Amino acid sequence: MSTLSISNVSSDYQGHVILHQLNLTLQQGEIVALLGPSGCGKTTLLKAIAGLQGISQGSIKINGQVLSGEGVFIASEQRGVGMIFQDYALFPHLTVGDNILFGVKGLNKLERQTRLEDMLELVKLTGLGGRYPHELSGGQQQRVSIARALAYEPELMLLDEPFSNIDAQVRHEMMLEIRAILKQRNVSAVFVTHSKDEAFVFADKLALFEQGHIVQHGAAETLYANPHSRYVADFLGTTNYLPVTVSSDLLLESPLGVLTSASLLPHVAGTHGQLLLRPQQMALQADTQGQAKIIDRRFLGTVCHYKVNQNGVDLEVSSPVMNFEPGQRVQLTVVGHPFVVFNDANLPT
Ligand SMILES: Nc1ncnc2c1ncn2[C@@H]1O[C@H](COP(=O)(O)OP(=O)(O)OP(=O)(O)O)[C@@H](O)[C@H]1O
Repeated sequence: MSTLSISNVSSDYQGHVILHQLNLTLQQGEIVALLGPSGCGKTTLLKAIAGLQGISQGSIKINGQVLSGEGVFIASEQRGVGMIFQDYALFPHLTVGDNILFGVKGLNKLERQTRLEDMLELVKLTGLGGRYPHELSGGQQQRVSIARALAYEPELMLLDEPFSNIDAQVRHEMMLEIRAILKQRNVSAVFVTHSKDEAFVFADKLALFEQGHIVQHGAAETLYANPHSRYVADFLGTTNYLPVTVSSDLLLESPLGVLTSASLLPHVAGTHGQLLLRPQQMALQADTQGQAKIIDRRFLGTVCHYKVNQNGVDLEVSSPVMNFEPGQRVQLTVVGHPFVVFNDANLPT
């Protein structure tokens, strides 16, 4: 049985529909990122799961129990859901220990003490239970909020942009730490972010939003390699599009010549479309007779990104070769991979 099941969920503010018939399921221990630009409805869905926002259609269930919908609305505090917010939301006048145990009910003194010590150890704050929030760093405060959310053993953890206030240098490490804690406890989680990089690091699955719709969801690798639309492709990384005509099951005609896909194309011969090419799906070789020309160069540490022109088409290409100079002739090849071609007929005009 899935931990979280969102079926056909719509939600509105004063009759203005924000979420449109969303479907999403989450297995025990899975982490999903709700990903999308500002204002697309991610937080509204998180609030609906938490019971802080009503729904107008569909249902939300945890472990098969209806929380919202079908005539039922379970109060937020009875949902078995832990929440971690961007601003930590710790009580400043309570110690770390009291913050962590705030929502824990039904344990005797000894059990509470044991629970607290377990939590402090889990989030690597052993010995700091007597401190106040202002005596901790931002990262430590965020760990207290995680410990507090985990202390009452939620079925599901909801995280609303929890890393956006954390220094970029420690953010990555912190994301991995929190992910490890959730995985260790086998707690399912829903994580809101507008950053694909955070989503890739933290989540197992992505649900990509566009104006209140989930336009595609699944494993991050699947969305990256097989996006259903240019919106999804563009959101998940740098893209190039090459105008092509499908000439057979495997072959395309393009300004770079005939290209061969590593898997069968679903388009009929004669279809005009746009071939998606990521910067790393092309390779460059020094060649004074090459048809491509380096236009610009950007150093990115482990690779260089080059703007390259061939037959009037500009392409962004990633290369481990660092020393191509603007103006230099090179040979550009498309690295073998299963092609993704967006049909021109389906593109927005
Ligand atoms: N209380 C409210 N009353 C009316 N409209 C609201 C309310 N809260 C949010 N909205 C609207 O609902 C839409 C979705 O907002 P939501 O906060 O879910 O977006 P989001 O994807 O989480 O954005 P962000 O990344 O900026 O937090 C927006 O158009 C927003 O203006």
